[in-house]
Amino acid sequence: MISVRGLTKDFGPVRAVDDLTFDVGAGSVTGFLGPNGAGKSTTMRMLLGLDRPTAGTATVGGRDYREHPAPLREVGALLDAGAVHPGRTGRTHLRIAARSNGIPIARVEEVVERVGLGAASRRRIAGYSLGMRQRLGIATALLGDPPVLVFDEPVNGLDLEGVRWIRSLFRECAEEGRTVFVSSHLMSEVQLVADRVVIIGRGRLVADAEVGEIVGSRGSRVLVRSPDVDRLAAALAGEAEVRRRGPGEVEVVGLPEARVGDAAHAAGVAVHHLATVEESLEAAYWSLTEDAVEFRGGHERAGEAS
Ligand SMILES: Nc1ncnc2c1ncn2[C@@H]1O[C@H](COP(=O)(O)OP(=O)(O)OP(=O)(O)O)[C@@H](O)[C@H]1O
Repeated sequence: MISVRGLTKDFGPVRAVDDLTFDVGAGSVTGFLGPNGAGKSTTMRMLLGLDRPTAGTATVGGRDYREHPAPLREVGALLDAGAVHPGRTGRTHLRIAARSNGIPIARVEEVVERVGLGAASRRRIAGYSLGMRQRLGIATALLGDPPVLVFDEPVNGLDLEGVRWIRSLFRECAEEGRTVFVSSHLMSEVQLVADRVVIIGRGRLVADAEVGEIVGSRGSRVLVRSPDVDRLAAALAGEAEVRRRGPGEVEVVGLPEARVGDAAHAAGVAVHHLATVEESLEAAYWSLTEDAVEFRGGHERAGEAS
C-alpha cells in the first residue's frame, strides 16, 4: 500500500506539491490525475526516493522506498521510459536489473512474454519505438513480481492495441491483489481503467474517491426534449431543479429518468427525447476544480486534517 502524508515539495519559490495526504490501496487501479504541471511526477519521484520531500512522507508498505533492501521486489515503477542504456538489448537491460535485485534470471523470459516484447527483446534499445520502450519499462517494473506498481503516464506513445493491452494488464495486476497507481492527464483514459482516482491541481488535493462517486457527485441529470417544456417544468416544480438548455430542451436535476417520464405522462406533456446524461470524469473534474472544494468519498480517515 502507498501512503502519502502532508507531502510537500518546493523547487526554490515554486511549490510543486502542497501538503498532499492520501492512500492508495491494494487490489485496485488508482488513477492519479491532474493537468500538466500539477505535481504528479514530483509526487511519484518522492514516492520512489528520487526527490526528497520538503515536508511530509511518502511510503510504500510502511517504509521509505530507500529503506527497502531489494526495491524491485517491493515497487515496480515506470517513470521515464527513455531512461535506459540505448546500446543494450532489452533482454540485457532486464538481466542486469534482475541480477542487481537478486531476482532469478529465468524471470526475464516470463516478463518479456507478459509484455509482448518477444523477438524485439534481442534487439538494441536504440532501435525501439516509444511504445516498445514503454513495454520494456513495464517489463522492468514487473520483474521483481512486486505488490506495488507505479506508472507515470504509461499510455504515452502506445498505439491503440498497446493502450488496450495496458488497460487489461492494469486490471490483471489489480485482480492479482497488487496496488496499481497510474498517473495521467487524460481523464477519459483513466475513467476506462481506474476504480479510484486521486486528483490534484496546483500541487493540492482536489479529490480522492471512487470514480463512480466523483462522476455521480453532481447528482443524476435527465435531458428532456419536449414541445411543451414550460408545462413540464411546472409539473416538476418543487420536486426537481429544471434547467433550460435551449428551445424545447431542459435538464432535470435530482430525479431518475423514470420519475421524469411519469411526471410528463401524468401532466399530459408530449416527450420526444428523455435520457439520463452520462457524466464524464472530465466534466466532473472541471466542476470540482471550478468549485475549488475538496471532495472526498468513501474512505474518510478519522482525525485527519483536510
Ligand atoms: N526539478 C525541478 N526544478 C524546478 N521546478 C520543477 C522541477 N520539477 C518540477 N518542477 C515544477 O514543479 C511543478 C510540478 O511539475 P510536475 O512535473 O511534477 O507536474 P506533472 O503533474 O507531472 O505534470 P506533467 O503532466 O506535465 O508531467 C511544475 O511547475 C514544474 O515546473
